[in-house]
Amino acid sequence: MTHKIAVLGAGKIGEALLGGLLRAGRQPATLLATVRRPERARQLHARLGIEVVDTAEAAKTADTLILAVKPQDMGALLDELAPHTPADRLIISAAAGITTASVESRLTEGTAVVRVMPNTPALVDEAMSVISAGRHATERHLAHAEEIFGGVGRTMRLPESQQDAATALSGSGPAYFYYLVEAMTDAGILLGLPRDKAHDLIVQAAIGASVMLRDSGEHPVKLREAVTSPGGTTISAIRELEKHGVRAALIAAIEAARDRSQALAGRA
Ligand SMILES: NC(=O)C1=CN([C@@H]2O[C@H](COP(=O)(O)OP(=O)(O)OC[C@H]3O[C@@H](n4cnc5c(N)ncnc54)[C@H](OP(=O)(O)O)[C@@H]3O)[C@@H](O)[C@H]2O)C=CC1
Ligand SMILES: O=C(O)[C@@H]1CCC=N1
Repeated sequence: MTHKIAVLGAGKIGEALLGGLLRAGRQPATLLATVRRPERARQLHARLGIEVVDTAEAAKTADTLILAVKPQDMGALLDELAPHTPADRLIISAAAGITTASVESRLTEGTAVVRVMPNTPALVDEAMSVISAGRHATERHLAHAEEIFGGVGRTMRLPESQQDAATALSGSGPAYFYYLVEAMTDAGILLGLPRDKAHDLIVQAAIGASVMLRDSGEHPVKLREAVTSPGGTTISAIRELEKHGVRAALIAAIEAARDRSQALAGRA
């Protein structure tokens, strides 16, 4: 029988993952979703053509259960799930901050739990999903999680002790780039460019810089030096970034995201 995957709490990240699994060639009949609101169930079914069921049905039918509710909703979901979940299910939690130990403690002893932190570029198959094993997860479980999340981008294994840091860098990471693009587009407007042109210029600069970062094998400092002509325009901008503490602000911001990941799970 084909392996079935259920996404429990198919909101933004859950839908991104389901869409990627379908693009990767999975049949809709091998996927299930659960949601809270009937209107969201209808929307998901219309968009993806997959069956939307209740928690008990998902636990009974699917071999792999991906928990994609907010950390604040995880306790209630595990309460619903626990009585219906056989011990042979693979549980994958994608919630920020929630530890495998806390999920394990709510399910039958011995249940395999894997923690994964994806990001929204899953929508365009450019996600990074950071994967950590719980106490009972074996190599086979990790490989299965890699196969699922590998369908929407890259995967990286890290010890669970580094998941909160990975969440701050990679789970939230796309938002920082969108924020920078917004701010730089505003700068273009200040300089008199139409918004759409400013947006295009910055987005293409971001794409070009990203591809060079990924493919050139050069350190970012080297790449920046190549843009920064002596006595030129770039160094004037860099001086302002340094003056305004942008590097320190980014470090503090990402540290705050790490702390929030821990706090969401009651660990701070
Ligand atoms: N967004 C992102 O970039 C990323 C998010 N994550 C993690 O993914 C999780 C979800 O985030 P996100 O997708 O942004 O949030 P959303 O609010 O978009 O999705 C959560 C979904 O869970 C549903 N839900 C809540 N409780 C239940 C339940 N008991 N049974 C079934 N469905 C339920 C909600 O329903 P309703 O809409 O009716 O409230 C909602 O559709 C979080 O834990 C987050 O940390 C991880 C990586 C990246
Ligand atoms: O903001 C959040 O809490 C989630 C987790 C990582 C990205 N979004």
